[in-house]
Amino acid sequence: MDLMHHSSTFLLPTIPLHHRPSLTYALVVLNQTLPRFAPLLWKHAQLRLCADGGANRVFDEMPLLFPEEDASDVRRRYKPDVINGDMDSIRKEVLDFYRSLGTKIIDKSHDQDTTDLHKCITYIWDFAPDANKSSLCILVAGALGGRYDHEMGNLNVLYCFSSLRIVLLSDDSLIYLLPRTHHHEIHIQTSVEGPHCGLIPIGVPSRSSTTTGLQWNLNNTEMRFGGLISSSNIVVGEKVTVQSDTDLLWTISIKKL
Ligand SMILES: Nc1ncnc2c1ncn2[C@@H]1O[C@H](COP(=O)(O)OP(=O)(O)OP(=O)(O)O)[C@@H](O)[C@H]1O
Ligand SMILES: Cc1ncc(C[n+]2csc(CCO)c2C)c(N)n1
Repeated sequence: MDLMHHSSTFLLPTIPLHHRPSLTYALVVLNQTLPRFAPLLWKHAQLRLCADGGANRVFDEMPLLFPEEDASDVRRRYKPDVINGDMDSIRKEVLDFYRSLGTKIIDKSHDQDTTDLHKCITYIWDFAPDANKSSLCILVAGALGGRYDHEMGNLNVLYCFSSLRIVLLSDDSLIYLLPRTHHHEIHIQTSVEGPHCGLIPIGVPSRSSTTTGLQWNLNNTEMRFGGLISSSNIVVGEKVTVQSDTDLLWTISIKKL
């Protein structure tokens, strides 16, 4: 089985030149308080989208992260490439402002069956050239905490696009899917993440999961809701390996400054 490498280098000020794998990032901003490292994610991303009301957050909160600068200068610097969603949360002044700067506006108000995040991921998937899809990584800011139905909808997107690298982020933690189709090697960026972590068998039980690099490793162990799930685990080194018969969610804490 092929090995998949993971590393949260997008949380570092500069991405090491020869790190593996070398990825192209897209950023999706959701309608929740911007994480304090939003400007860093913005810098690393080649494509920046706002999901509907996420545009209000960029408009209102980016200037607060640069209190010494003029708000309209900050807003012009952090101009989304695309705003996509059902447009029931974005304020008119925000829509007009970004439209006048040339942001592409995609009104999907006819679709009330998929979330605004789902619409954004579909857009990125459809527009990424096939050759780039395997090196694409979508960072989602503001995906955790807040309303629980939204949070579950955000997790569901990981399963809807399980062949795509998608990282859900909040100020406190990040989550991504480890597909069962691969063995996984997770390189821990100890300056910015850890040590608290979890491996969660959402969806279906795992009959057998095996890990290295954790304080409480799994050894051909069964995990399921109603039985054991690996919450409150701790990474002990700079490398964690995971193999499982089912898709698992990997989550790790993000360090405060
Ligand atoms: N409280 C929250 N917690 C987690 N994610 C959120 C939250 N609020 C919004 N989001 C995410 O941001 C996206 C855009 O939010 P927005 O408020 O525009 O959605 P919405 O479709 O108007 O939501 P709803 O009508 O259900 O309140 C959502 O699709 C969701 O992914
Ligand atoms: C079974 C079912 N439950 C909820 C919704 C509602 N819904 C899901 S996504 C979405 C768009 C939010 O921007 C809305 C309104 C539905 N359509 N079908």
